[in-house]
Amino acid sequence: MKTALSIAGSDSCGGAGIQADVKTMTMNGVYAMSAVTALTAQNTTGVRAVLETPPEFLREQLDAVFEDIFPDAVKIGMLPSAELVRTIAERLRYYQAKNIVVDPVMAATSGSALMGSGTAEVLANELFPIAALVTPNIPEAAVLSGVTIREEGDMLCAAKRIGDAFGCAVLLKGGHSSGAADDLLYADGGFRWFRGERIENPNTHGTGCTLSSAVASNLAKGFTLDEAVQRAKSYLSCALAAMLDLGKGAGPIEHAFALNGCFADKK
Ligand SMILES: Nc1ncnc2c1ncn2[C@@H]1O[C@H](COP(=O)(O)OP(=O)(O)OP(=O)(O)O)[C@@H](O)[C@H]1O
Ligand SMILES: Cc1ncc(COP(=O)(O)O)c(N)n1
Repeated sequence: MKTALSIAGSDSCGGAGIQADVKTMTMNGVYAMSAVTALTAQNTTGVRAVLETPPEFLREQLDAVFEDIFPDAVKIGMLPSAELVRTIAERLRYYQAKNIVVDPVMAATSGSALMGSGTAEVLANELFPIAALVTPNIPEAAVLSGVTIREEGDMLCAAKRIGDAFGCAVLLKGGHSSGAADDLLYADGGFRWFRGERIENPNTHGTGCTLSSAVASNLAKGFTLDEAVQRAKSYLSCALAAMLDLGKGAGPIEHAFALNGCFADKK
């Protein structure tokens, strides 16, 4: 069985972070492992508290995983501090980790900040160059590229700037645009759009985490980057279209939609 590692924060309400990643990897047919960067006390309405993992303990988690079950892909999510970024970059280089997907999480859907100030620059410099793919949303891409993003042309410009500056492929996600949910891939000097109809569902907590860990899962299984992105987008769209409705704020999506009719059938 192929394996994947999520290096991310824990989301106590289960819709984003480590919890979303483990569910997504499992549903995409790979064995999921985790290294926790922070604990969050969070629900669908907001983040109440964050407890950062000490860098030396994150390092212990990474060593424990890599020395035993070497992951076929690595997904990186919430990184609250520059010190944790440096710890991860050093360990991933040391182990020559492959198929690294970096989701540069800056804030939760609820608006709360999940990254300390100054960390974005270190993240880009240390982790983007070793990534197979970086997956910013529109506000994150604007910060990373300095481009104000209002239309498709701006997305092309921002993705190219990030990809050329850090030597990585970029998937600029269009979930925060006003029109369709179209994502743009910039890789090997070329562009490709992954078009998606906007699904009228206000419950989008964890969509970014889900997409990036689905890409990582499909890279672990040996699909090309284009195939992995297409398959991840299809999985995400189905999970969103299943219209799960939990919580008082922007709720989580239905990661296990495909299990209906199996052990998960309703009484
Ligand atoms: N309403 C929607 N209908 C269809 N696809 C969507 C919708 N909202 C987001 N997506 C898709 O979800 C994925 C994540 O995109 P988004 O831009 O929302 O990322 P994000 O901001 O990192 O996620 P999050 O909203 O969880 O923080 C993309 O593939 C995007 O196109
Ligand atoms: C631990 C953790 N990691 C990432 C996110 C971002 O996910 P979203 O933007 O979908 O809320 C989150 N809310 N919590």
